[in-house]
Amino acid sequence: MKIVYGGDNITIKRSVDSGTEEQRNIVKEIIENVRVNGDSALQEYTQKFDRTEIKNFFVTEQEIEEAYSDIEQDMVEIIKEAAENIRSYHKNQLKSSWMVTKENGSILGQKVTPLDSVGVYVPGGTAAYPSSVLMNVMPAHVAGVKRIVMVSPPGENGKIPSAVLVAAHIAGVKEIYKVGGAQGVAALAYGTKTIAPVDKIVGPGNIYVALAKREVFGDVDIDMIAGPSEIAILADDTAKAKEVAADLLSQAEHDIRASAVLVTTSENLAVAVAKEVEQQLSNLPRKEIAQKSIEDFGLILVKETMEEAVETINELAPEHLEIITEDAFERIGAIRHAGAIFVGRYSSEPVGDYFAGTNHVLPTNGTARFSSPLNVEDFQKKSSVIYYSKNAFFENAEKIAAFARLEGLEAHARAIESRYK
Ligand SMILES: NC(=O)c1ccc[n+]([C@@H]2O[C@H](COP(=O)([O-])OP(=O)(O)OC[C@H]3O[C@@H](n4cnc5c(N)ncnc54)[C@H](O)[C@@H]3O)[C@@H](O)[C@H]2O)c1
Ligand SMILES: N[C@H](CO)Cc1c[nH]c[nH+]1
Ligand SMILES: [Zn+2]
Repeated sequence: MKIVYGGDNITIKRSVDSGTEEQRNIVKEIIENVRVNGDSALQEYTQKFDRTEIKNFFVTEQEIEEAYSDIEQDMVEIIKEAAENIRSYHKNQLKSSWMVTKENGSILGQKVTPLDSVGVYVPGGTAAYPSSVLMNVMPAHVAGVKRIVMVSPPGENGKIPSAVLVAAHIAGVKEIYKVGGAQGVAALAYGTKTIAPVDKIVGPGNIYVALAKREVFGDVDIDMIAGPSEIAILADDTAKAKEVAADLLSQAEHDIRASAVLVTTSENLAVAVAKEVEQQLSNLPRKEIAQKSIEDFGLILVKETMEEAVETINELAPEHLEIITEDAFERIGAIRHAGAIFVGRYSSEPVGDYFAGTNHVLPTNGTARFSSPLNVEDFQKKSSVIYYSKNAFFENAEKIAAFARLEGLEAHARAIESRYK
């Protein structure tokens, strides 16, 4: 792993998820074909990309039962416990409607309404992500969304992986379809004979999924375009090299474009972590992916002071930040940009990926500068409520009419004046 000393204004090589022109064209063609030909287009693409023939996309109860028989009971219990942790954490985010009565009798408020329907994309091309099912579905439930639809690509055996189906059942999803990629996103956005359209599409996926979400945005809402995973670790010489290296690799194994960065004030730690990463890489099952990610997007930055190190973290605005320093809690205040902040030695990143209850769908590619983890508010919308009493109206009518005329909008002014002129 490359060690850089000082490294002022270092920028991490990241590619923006806008795909190639060819990929963008393919996605546009897929969406158009699904809009025109519905289910038969879904069948065509599932045959082509997932190499399986699907006659009925809907996942039946019998398929769910079969999935349970594939999964150890202990694992079912672990998934249930994780789901409960996620529910319990997200309940704290629930916003309710409010109204305020002013002295002049006007009442102003905000009505919070859950979205009617949400589509959850669960990736399935190269790995199964039951944890992502929970992370996307549980906040939607907490928000009160009535119709939650899940889509995920089938494997060559024509099935969605059992662990994903079990997680979906535990999370209470009633509508699951065996379709993925851009065609799955198009079906959710525009509907087919089998799949009724939804209002919002959430969930991570590969470049085809990301481009399709970008393409349908506006006709439906989307959560975000999640890029490859990122981890940054802020550490001093109290951190253990073996643990820091293991945590860096935990995200590197996701994707060849995942990034893993250590920012430290300790030269000894930097050298030891570089060695550890090499050693630990040698026997990782997903070695090829992790190695490429470390080679292209891995970095160890040695800084003179902790303040400089913190500033570098803020420039990176990482998806995940671990703080492993003597005074970890005291450092939180200076962190302005990070999707999730893991504090102290025992808050290893996978604690959040699977179990703590916080959401693992987080802003990537520096977007933590302006956006937040997936949360309950992503599944709610707000309407303003305005009641003007007679008193309030007459107190302000002339001011409102004058403001309207300032904008040259005579009809607005007259609407107000029609009450008294
Ligand atoms: N940020 C998060 O929280 C999070 C969580 C889990 C996974 N992920 C990421 O999601 C991604 C999942 O990607 P994946 O590929 O494994 O699964 P995926 O389900 O996103 O994509 C598979 C689908 O892509 C489509 N596809 C494949 N090749 C195509 C081509 N040449 N043309 C058109 N369509 C094509 C197919 O329809 C296929 O079903 C990974 O990058 C992973 O790191 C992110
Ligand atoms: N770390 C990923 C988000 O960047 C989420 C995930 C799913 N499974 C394991 N990890
Ligand atoms: Zn992860």
